Amino acid sequence: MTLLELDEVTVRFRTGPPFRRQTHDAMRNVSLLVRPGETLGLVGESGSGKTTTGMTALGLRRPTTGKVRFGGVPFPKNRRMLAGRLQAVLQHPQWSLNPRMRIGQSVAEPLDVLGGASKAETAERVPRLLADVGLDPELARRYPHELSGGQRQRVSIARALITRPEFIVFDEPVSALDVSVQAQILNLVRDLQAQFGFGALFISHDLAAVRYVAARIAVMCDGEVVETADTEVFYTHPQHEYSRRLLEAL
Ligand SMILES: Nc1ncnc2c1ncn2[C@@H]1O[C@H](COP(=O)(O)OP(=O)(O)OP(=O)(O)O)[C@@H](O)[C@H]1O
Repeated sequence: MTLLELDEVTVRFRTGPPFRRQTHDAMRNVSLLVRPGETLGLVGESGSGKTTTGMTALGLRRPTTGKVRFGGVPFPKNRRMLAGRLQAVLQHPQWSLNPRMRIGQSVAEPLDVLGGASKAETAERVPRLLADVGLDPELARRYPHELSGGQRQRVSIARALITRPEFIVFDEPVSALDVSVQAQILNLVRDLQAQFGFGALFISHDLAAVRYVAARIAVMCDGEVVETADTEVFYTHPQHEYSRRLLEAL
């Protein structure tokens, strides 16, 4: 059973001025799969294509060639049909939090956009979710700038969880945080996954972070996946020369 599958996906960008048009493959024949409830780690150096892969997995970028399937079926043309079932947590929480919205409103917003939940249901879900991500529900009345970086990232995780998604892309979710806070957020992601059962693609250049949260790891180099392995096998017996170099740098 697969939750999210990339099948031989290539994403080609055109760059440069019209008279000297060049193309660049941010992803080349990338095949990956994430099972329900599982975390796949995606590692690689800057520019290797990780973010493009995350966007493609969310249906925010269309493959130039290849297929993306969610729950075994190709992405629908109208992405709204999947609204709420896929979510993202990004490097900088401020990218997903509106500075003029109170925390409670920000957490509730994806549910409001989706429709279907009553006011009472939302009012009940928001404080419960804030508690689930380790925050005092009282913070619902505050604004993002009144919170620490780690608290803000917890809020973006609550916001991603409110629609009970089956799949979440975490794109460098701890890279902008203090080292002491990073471990707390990684722990939180693990606990929440056990509680909520979402599948995840966890993108990071930090191999120690990925090792902590991912059951399997895919290594990207220059737009291609050069190795996919179970986490422990990867860290003890990396197969590809590039993987060995990444691990040595760690
Ligand atoms: N919209 C775009 N137009 C043109 N080129 C792009 C675009 N987005 C990404 N690229 C190029 O595709 C390649 C992969 O970029 P991507 O952001 O996916 O890598 P990454 O591994 O996530 O890097 P980083 O960790 O620095 O974010 C890079 O060479 C980048 O310059």
